[in-house]
Parts: sequence; C-alpha cells; structure tokens
Amino acid sequence: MVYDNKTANQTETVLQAENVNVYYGDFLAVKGIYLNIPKNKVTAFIGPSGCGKSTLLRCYNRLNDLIPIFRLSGLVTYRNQNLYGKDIDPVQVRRKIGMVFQRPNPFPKSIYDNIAFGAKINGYKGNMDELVEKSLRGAALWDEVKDKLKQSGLALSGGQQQRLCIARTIALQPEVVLMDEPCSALDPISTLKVEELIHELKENYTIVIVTHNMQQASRVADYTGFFNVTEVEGGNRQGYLAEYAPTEQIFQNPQEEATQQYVSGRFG
Ligand SMILES: Nc1ncnc2c1ncn2[C@@H]1O[C@H](COP(=O)(O)OP(=O)(O)OP(=O)(O)O)[C@@H](O)[C@H]1O
Repeated sequence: MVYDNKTANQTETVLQAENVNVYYGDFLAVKGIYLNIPKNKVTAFIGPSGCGKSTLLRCYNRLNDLIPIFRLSGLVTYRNQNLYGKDIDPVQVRRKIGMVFQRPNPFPKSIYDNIAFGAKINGYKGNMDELVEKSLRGAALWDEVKDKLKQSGLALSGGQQQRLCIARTIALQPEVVLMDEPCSALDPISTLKVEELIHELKENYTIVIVTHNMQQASRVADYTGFFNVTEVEGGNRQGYLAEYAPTEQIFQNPQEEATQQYVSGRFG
C-alpha cells in the first residue's frame, strides 16, 4: 500500500481512515485504507469502476449503514472522534458531513422549501428567509432563482437542480461536503458552474469528491487519491488506495505505475 499523507498533513486533518476494510456480506470490497482528508481542501477520489470510491465516501457520513450487509473494520475518525463509536448518532454525523449525489434529487417542493424543509427538520430556529438566501447565494444559484422561489425545484435545469441540492446541503451548515460524481448527469456548461462553485465552497467547507472525469479532478482537487482493484481468489475484485498525493503529483509525476497508466488513459 502506498499513500502519501505527508503533504496532506500540512493542514489540519478533518477525516481520517486508519486501516479501513469494508465488507458487503463476506465480500471484502475495500481493503486497508489509510487516508487523511485535509480541512478546507478539495480531495478527489479517482480510479476504475468498482474500486470502492463511493463505498469509502459513504463511510464518511455513515450512509452505508443503510445497507444491511455492510460492515466496516478499522477506524474512521472525524475530528479525532470515532465515527462508528457507540455514542455517535448517524443523523448528527450526516448533518455535519453532508452528501451531494450523482443525480440531482431535489424534493418535489418549491425552491424555497427545498432549503427550508431540511433546516426545519434539523431544528433551525433562525430567520428562514435569510437562511434560504444565504444558502442559495452560497451555491451560486440566488441570482437565477430569486424571483421564483415559490416555483418547484423540479422545474429547474439539471445543473440548477444540482446547485439547489448543494444549497440544501450547505443550509445545514455542515463542515464537510461529500460529492459522489456530482457532475456526471450535467452538461459541460453546468459542470463548469458546479466546478467553479466547488472552488468557492472550499473556503468554508472541506470537500471530498468522487469523479470519473480526470480533467475534473485535475481542475478542482488539491489532493487526489487513486484507487485501484486487484483480483483475488474466487474472481472477486478488491479495491485499495494505490496512491494519494497532491493532485499535481498524481497527474504529472505519479509514483506508482498503475497511477501513471490510469491518468494517461491506458487503462480503466
Ligand atoms: N450495496 C452493495 N452491496 C453489495 N456490494 C456492493 C454494494 N455497493 C457496492 N458494492 C460492491 O463494492 C465494490 C465497490 O463498489 P463502489 O460502488 O464503491 O465502487 P466505485 O469505485 O465507486 O465504482 P463506480 O466508479 O463504478 O461507481 C464493487 O465490487 C461493488 O459491486
């Protein structure tokens, strides 16, 4: 296992994985992950299909808990606290560590209520109009929707819907925003807008993004983890972290041959 946490350690670590193994039933899907996620940076996970990028991402906000056959060994910490500790409430975890999914999934409610609904459920008692505006501004959507807040979120374009989902996530004032291929369903212009937004968001949030798009990783990420798969007995494919380093190094001077091959488009 090769990973480079030295550079990532130069800034504060928010999330830490130590020897993390993830199982679905008896199947060891992801093996031996050591990884530090630095604060207020964008970290990208890249790698071939099935190497466990989304699986690991979902471990950071306990979203895998919803899968009955999921099991994790090793340690995942958030601010030095064991995220899988007995006293940890997964709902609180998901409030601090939000998730934006591949397909924009606004609620079938107005643009305003897409923000207000989650905030209310989470006990927000402040000025709702202010929160809605702040969140939509934070997601670079305010100017496009400020005159139609009562309209359905589903009536927006795909790119706007995804920014609405980002607004909905940041309205809960998380510290970390996880993004699982957030642009894969978007056209190039919407993609660019979301990428610009990611740049802005890292001022206030720590971002971890799974992407199949290597240009996207090189454009948005400060650090990149390259995940790979090995075939094990029984034909199963096991994911592992092959290399983790500043994005520039991963793309221009990778230390592992597999990384070199992947980033130059020779496999995957
Ligand atoms: N709910 C599940 N139940 C059983 N196996 C699963 C489940 N989710 C993922 N897996 C398996 O775990 C492995 C890792 O999958 P995962 O989706 O995390 O990979 P990925 O790198 O994100 O892939 P992709 O790039 O195709 O989205 C795969 O072998 C997959 O089949």
